[in-house]
Amino acid sequence: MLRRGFQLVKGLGQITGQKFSTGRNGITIRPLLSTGTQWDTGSPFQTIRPLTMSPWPFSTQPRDYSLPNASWSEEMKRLYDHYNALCEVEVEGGGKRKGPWRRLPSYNRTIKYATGGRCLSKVLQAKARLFTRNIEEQGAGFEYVVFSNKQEKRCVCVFQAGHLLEGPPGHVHGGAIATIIDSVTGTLASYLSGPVMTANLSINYRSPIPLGSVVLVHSSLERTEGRKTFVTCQVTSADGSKLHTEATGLFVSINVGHLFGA
Ligand SMILES: CCCCCCCC(=O)SCCNC(=O)CCNC(=O)[C@H](O)C(C)(C)COP(=O)(O)OP(=O)(O)OC[C@H]1O[C@@H](n2cnc3c(N)ncnc32)[C@H](O)[C@@H]1OP(=O)(O)O
Repeated sequence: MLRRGFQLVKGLGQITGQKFSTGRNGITIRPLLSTGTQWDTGSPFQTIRPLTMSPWPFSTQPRDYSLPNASWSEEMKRLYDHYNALCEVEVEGGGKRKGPWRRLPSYNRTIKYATGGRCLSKVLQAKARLFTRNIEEQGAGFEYVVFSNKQEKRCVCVFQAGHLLEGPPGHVHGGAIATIIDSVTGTLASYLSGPVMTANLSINYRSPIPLGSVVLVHSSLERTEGRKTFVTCQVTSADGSKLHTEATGLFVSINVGHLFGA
């Protein structure tokens, strides 16, 4: 088993294509692409599928956290419905086709790990959870959903900040704002460029965000240069009238083996 675990890591380090492969035993892991994960190693705009794994001991379909829940305010639901409606457009003569926008699913792990296999679990840390998805109480932390527009190379996140994200009294902590910005810009960068890591994030806080309010986090591709993907970001009030935060991000493409010391 130990050997298998290391074989998997070696396989991860050698990724150049669409999936992780462990080689001999034929097990494959597809990295998830979502607002809680994002590493799809294929072309930027290919179809995003949930993790597929086979056979045992890998676990099954994970929960998608970007779907509405009881904690979402009316504003949050309204904005969700607005962007969700743009994911499909009516066609002449009835029926619908895919629109310019798509909702990105979001899970609580970057890679859904093996439930069996002590060594593999050690490598991928069984208890690890995505920072933005690790508060179980609905509405207490980061409630968000990201929609991407492939033609325009941008995305928008509808973000409702819960009471556990307090910084200044009644307002959102700057680190929580940085976190959602990193997540949204990172999601866009990886959507466009495959596996990346944040190399630089530069943030200007313009006006405080009230706790419990719903804001929009817009992110657009600025340019790419070799392995570098530059993105911009603005956090605005839901109606767009108030600018809360501005940021720029630099993401550098990596071989996933980078994370495993390969
Ligand atoms: C939903 C979830 C979404 C979450 C998204 C969250 C993403 C994250 O938070 S990632 C975690 C935070 N980031 C990290 O821990 C990254 C730590 N840093 C690293 O691992 C490495 O420095 C890494 C990968 C960024 C770059 O290292 P490496 O692959 O060796 O590239 P390196 O050769 O140094 O640089 C490549 C290019 O980027 C440039 N570059 C690298 N870092 C910077 C920087 N900080 N500022 C400006 N330029 C930089 C280099 O100058 C070089 O440019 P050029 O190609 O023109 O010469």
